[in-house]
Amino acid sequence: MAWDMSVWVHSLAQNDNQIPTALVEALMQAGIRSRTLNLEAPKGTGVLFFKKFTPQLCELLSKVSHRGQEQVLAIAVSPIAMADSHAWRLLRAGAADVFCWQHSTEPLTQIISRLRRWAAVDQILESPLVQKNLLGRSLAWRSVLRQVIEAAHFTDASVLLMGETGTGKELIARLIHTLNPREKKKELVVLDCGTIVPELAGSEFFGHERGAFTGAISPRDGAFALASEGTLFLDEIGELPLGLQVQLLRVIQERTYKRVGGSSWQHTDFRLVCATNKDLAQAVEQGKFRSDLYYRIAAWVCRLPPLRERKEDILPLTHHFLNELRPDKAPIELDEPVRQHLLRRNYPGNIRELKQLAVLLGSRHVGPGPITLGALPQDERPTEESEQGDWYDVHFEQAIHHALDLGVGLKEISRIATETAIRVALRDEEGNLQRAARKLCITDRALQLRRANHRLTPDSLVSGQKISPP
Ligand SMILES: Nc1ncnc2c1ncn2[C@@H]1O[C@H](COP(=O)(O)OP(=O)(O)OP(=O)(O)O)[C@@H](O)[C@H]1O
Repeated sequence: MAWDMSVWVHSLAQNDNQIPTALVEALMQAGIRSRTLNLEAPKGTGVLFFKKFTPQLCELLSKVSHRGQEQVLAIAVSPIAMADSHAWRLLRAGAADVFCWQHSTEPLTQIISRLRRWAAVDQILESPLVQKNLLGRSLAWRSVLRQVIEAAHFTDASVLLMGETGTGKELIARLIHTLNPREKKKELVVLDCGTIVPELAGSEFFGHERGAFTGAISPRDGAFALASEGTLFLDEIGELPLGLQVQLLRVIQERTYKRVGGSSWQHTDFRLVCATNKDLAQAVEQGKFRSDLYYRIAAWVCRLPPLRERKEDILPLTHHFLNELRPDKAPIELDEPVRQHLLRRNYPGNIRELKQLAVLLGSRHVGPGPITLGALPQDERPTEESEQGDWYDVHFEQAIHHALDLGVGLKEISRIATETAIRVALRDEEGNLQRAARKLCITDRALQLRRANHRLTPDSLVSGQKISPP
């Protein structure tokens, strides 16, 4: 593979360098460069050897893997087997994989195969196909792209894309089709389950024979036939009525179907990609979505992050959309207040909404110089009251609602909001107290005191916190 691969190797077992040295040699023989880990600014894929599980190991893993967004292999070199619970904690802290050196028959080959697969995925990730169409350098986005690439290119499994509206599910479905290595691949067929007219659903999926119903003047292929040897993308799968879910399940299992009005079995063979902005697992619990179908379509589940979880992509995406409008002209810049506004505002419609706003800004902007606040439409401009709270969004309100329903009082809500803000700031600043304090607009000392009181660490999970009613 013409891919310059480099990984860091770090060992916490300082007095015992035999195994890391053996790995470095094996990597060299495999054509993989190794380097030492830069603890101040860790970056890229790596292998971390450790002797014993400790909470500090979790903190280190969280840091060097950027909370699981860089690929880090954690390998125990102790003769004592690692407890399952510890292995799970290491995975939760960000390890991409965990195993014991002693328990593996061929540890070096095992490590090198993993690193090779990860490098092959990263090679596709950095290719123009991905970089030109699916913009975003944030770790959250890159991590989801890696999952998608692995599922698309190295398996033929059905993929379920979950994500809010406008997060790029259709774009990803197209990428999965393009990356599918099937030979003689045919079309990508898109069917929006949310807009299918119930009376025509059978024909849309299965096709029909001539005279099958009034208006069926000639035979017609349905989605299953058109997608054969290609990809079937079922958008808004959560909207599929229960009756159609049964029929779809049959086709997915048997790969055969009959046209409406037909009597012979037709064979089909497609790769299935489904998308939804609903919580399908919850729909299964509520009996609104068949569990057998869910497990068939969700062999790989990829959750696309909303824009609020990848804020660092907002400005690059805006520039991309602005410049897409005028490819032959000099790039348009954004004035600082406009940049700040774009970073602070909410995007319930995610990237689609950002794209529309960028197009509007581009079309309202005249003359040379950067885009200034005047280009923002009237309803974008914050009022005096809203200015303080323009970070506020519907999820925050829902969480408060939930707490109040549970009988949690204002004091407890305020305490948790404060602790959450501190944890998030510490996590975002990778445990750097000064930077986190600056972000929180408090002194370093005040942050130290609060941290000591609440024993807060950057990787104690914010979302895992339970609110206890009084
Ligand atoms: N990473 C990205 N880079 C560039 N453009 C993007 C990216 N993600 C999404 N877009 C653009 O945002 C818009 C919405 O994307 P898409 O239709 O794929 O979202 P979706 O999740 O399928 O939305 P919905 O659930 O509403 O159907 C499209 O114009 C798409 O080109």
